[in-house]
Amino acid sequence: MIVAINPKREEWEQLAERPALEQQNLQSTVDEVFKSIQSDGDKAVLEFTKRFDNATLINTVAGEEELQYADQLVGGELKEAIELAAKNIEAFHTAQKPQRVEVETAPGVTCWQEAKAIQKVGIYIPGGTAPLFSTVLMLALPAKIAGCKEIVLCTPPGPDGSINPAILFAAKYAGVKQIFKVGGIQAIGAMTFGTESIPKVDKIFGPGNQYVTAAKQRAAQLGVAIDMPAGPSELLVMADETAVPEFVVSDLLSQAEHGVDSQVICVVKSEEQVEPIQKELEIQLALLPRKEIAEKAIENSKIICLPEDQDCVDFINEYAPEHYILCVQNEDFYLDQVINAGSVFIGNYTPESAGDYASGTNHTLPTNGYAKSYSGVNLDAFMKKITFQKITEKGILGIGPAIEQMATAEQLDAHKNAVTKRLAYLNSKNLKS
Ligand SMILES: NC(=O)c1ccc[n+]([C@@H]2O[C@H](COP(=O)([O-])OP(=O)(O)OC[C@H]3O[C@@H](n4cnc5c(N)ncnc54)[C@H](O)[C@@H]3O)[C@@H](O)[C@H]2O)c1
Ligand SMILES: N[C@H](CO)Cc1c[nH]c[nH+]1
Ligand SMILES: [Zn+2]
Repeated sequence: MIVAINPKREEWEQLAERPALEQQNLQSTVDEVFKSIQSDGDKAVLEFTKRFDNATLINTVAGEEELQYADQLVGGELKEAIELAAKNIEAFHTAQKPQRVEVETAPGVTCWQEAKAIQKVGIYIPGGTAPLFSTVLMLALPAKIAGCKEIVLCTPPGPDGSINPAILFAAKYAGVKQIFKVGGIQAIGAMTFGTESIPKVDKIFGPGNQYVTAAKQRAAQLGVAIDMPAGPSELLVMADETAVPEFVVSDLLSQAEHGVDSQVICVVKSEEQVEPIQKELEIQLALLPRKEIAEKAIENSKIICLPEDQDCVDFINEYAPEHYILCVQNEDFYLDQVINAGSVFIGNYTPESAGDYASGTNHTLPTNGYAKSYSGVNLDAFMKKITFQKITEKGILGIGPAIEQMATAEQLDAHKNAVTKRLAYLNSKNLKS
């Protein structure tokens, strides 16, 4: 890990940089895949599945037989764990159901707002280096609670053409009916344009590597909504002397093991904290099965020592971490000033992986600094809000003259006429009676 002791503010921007793939290659690959899928549909999807996932498929549909087989392969304890996690995720997301808002803004003018589910949603479940079946729960359960009619799930197949059974089990548990063995850019392209077998959707959700994230951003340019750029996982731990180095390091490694392009940052208050963390890192890293991946991610990672609390807070808001673990004595000082973060975990006993799996919050979160402007996935993301209004005779007599004035000032006579004609009709009717 790079160590920066009391860096100057001018150095912060560089310290907050994330590792990135070379953009030109990334964009040209997205271009190529999208173009082919738009013109050749399933045929192109199968070709790219061969090229990028090394899987030769006849079609991408995961059928009922595979779902049943998966059910037998998943052990009882894992099923129970999935059910526990699902209950907590359901509880937290159900509580987010929006209320209808209704206001009589002026006498006879009633306005209200109702939330309606987005009808067709696509959920991307990462599966390149680890089968993230927890993501199925994080996306399909809120989609169901919101009332989305169609849920299309895409996830990459292994070289033998199969999907991890836990992904299939979680999908069945969450009530997903359309499951496709397609990953990466080709999955996002297929849900953007639609193919003979994979439906086009209104909005695409889900995290993924830099290929998936770049493809989602292209989909957004083509008119399909996306949840947010949720790319390589990252974590910032703010630790003072009260934080247990063993726990801190276990959290850092939990996100470092996601991918070589993940990044973890540890902000400490004193130089004395650095060595115990480095030592503990060596010990824990050596024991990890995904050591090679985590080691690469650790090369992109940093320990930053900032003795002043206000500097720590300002740096963290500048970095805008996807996950932010706060383990300090003066926790309220830090909490009051959280502005940019995807999800915050507080205290020695709140590991980040609780949010990844089972506490109930959503783990699909903005990365790469996008926490400055995007929320993580929540129930709202699966809905859109429609406004309604009903104006009575009294209502239009009341606000009509203001509308006429404003329309005249904007030089839009047809707008004015739509009011003037009604006011004239009502005034003559009222004169007669
Ligand atoms: N931000 C979040 O909320 C969040 C949540 C979970 C996971 N993640 C991140 O998701 C990512 C999962 O990545 P993953 O790779 O394991 O799975 P993935 O499913 O995102 O990507 C795998 C796909 O990438 C494509 N691909 C790989 N190399 C390619 C290349 N050279 N050219 C074109 N396409 C290529 C393949 O089609 C493959 O199917 C990790 O980076 C993890 O950190 C983020
Ligand atoms: N930490 C990931 C979000 O960045 C989510 C995840 C799924 N499984 C394990 N972790
Ligand atoms: Zn994780």
